Amino acid sequence: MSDMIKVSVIGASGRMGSTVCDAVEAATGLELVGRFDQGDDLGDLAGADVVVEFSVPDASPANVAHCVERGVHCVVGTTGWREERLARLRAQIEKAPEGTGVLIAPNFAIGAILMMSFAAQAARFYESVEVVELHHPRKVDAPSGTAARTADLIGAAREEAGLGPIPDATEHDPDGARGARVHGVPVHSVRLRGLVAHQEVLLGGEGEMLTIRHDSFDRASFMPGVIEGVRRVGEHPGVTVGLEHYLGL
Ligand SMILES: NC(=O)C1=CN([C@@H]2O[C@H](COP(=O)(O)OP(=O)(O)OC[C@H]3O[C@@H](n4cnc5c(N)ncnc54)[C@H](O)[C@@H]3O)[C@@H](O)[C@H]2O)C=CC1
Ligand SMILES: O=C(O)C1=N[C@H](C(=O)O)C[C@H](O)C1
Repeated sequence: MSDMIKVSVIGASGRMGSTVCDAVEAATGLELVGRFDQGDDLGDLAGADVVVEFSVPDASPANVAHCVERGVHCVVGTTGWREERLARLRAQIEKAPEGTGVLIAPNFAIGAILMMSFAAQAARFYESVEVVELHHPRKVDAPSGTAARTADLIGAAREEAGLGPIPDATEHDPDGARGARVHGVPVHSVRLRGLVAHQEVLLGGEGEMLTIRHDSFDRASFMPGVIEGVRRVGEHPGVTVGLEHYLGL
């Protein structure tokens, strides 16, 4: 890479994409060279060194594959990257030019990253745990990528600690009031006008409850993490899931 990192944004007309374009333009050492959205020919990605991808879950894998095939590093915020998609991406990156890096980050806000880490740390000490995610009503996917990732981390920590299933006597739930189950953890999705992105992890034991909550009140909360991802992705070949791996957490 030259001194200036050339950056293109895919999903550039969206809520996150447009905020990222402004953040890249304001950042020292970064140059915004391309804005792409639905229907655009990605071509040579406007000569970018790094692409930031914030589109929709169904489009993201093809967009990222386009970057990887050309050896362009990719910082991905789009949701929907569960294990099957990650496995396909890992296979694609093996055939890509050497050194190509992809960062898949379910959440770029530092507080959300810490919330997930604290929840994983706490999980082994509590018999009960549930995740409640709350978002703006224009969000197209549920549960949120952050909630799914949190539940995966909690589920893995519970397994490692030898904890059994979460206690729950519910037998009759015709309307799905107990929420979705991700890695055995109940996850509840709220969509409410006025919200941006929020999550609570509720951990219960005999006579006590620990609540871990994070609130993004503005999309500005994601920008330092995205910019850090752009600056660091070239140092991390292969697929990395979670910005925490770049932050030494
Ligand atoms: N990792 C993180 O920290 C965050 C992740 N997100 C995720 O980012 C994604 C985008 O969120 P928003 O910006 O709120 O959505 P949005 O709906 O405002 O923007 C999505 C954009 O992608 C475009 N798009 C659709 N299909 C496309 C395609 N095939 N190629 C290129 N562009 C395409 C749309 O036209 C739109 O401009 C969602 O999956 C959301 O969950 C959102 C906020 C933070
Ligand atoms: O769509 C959003 O807004 C957000 N999406 C991500 C998710 O699904 O976890 C990150 C953040 O919660 C905002």
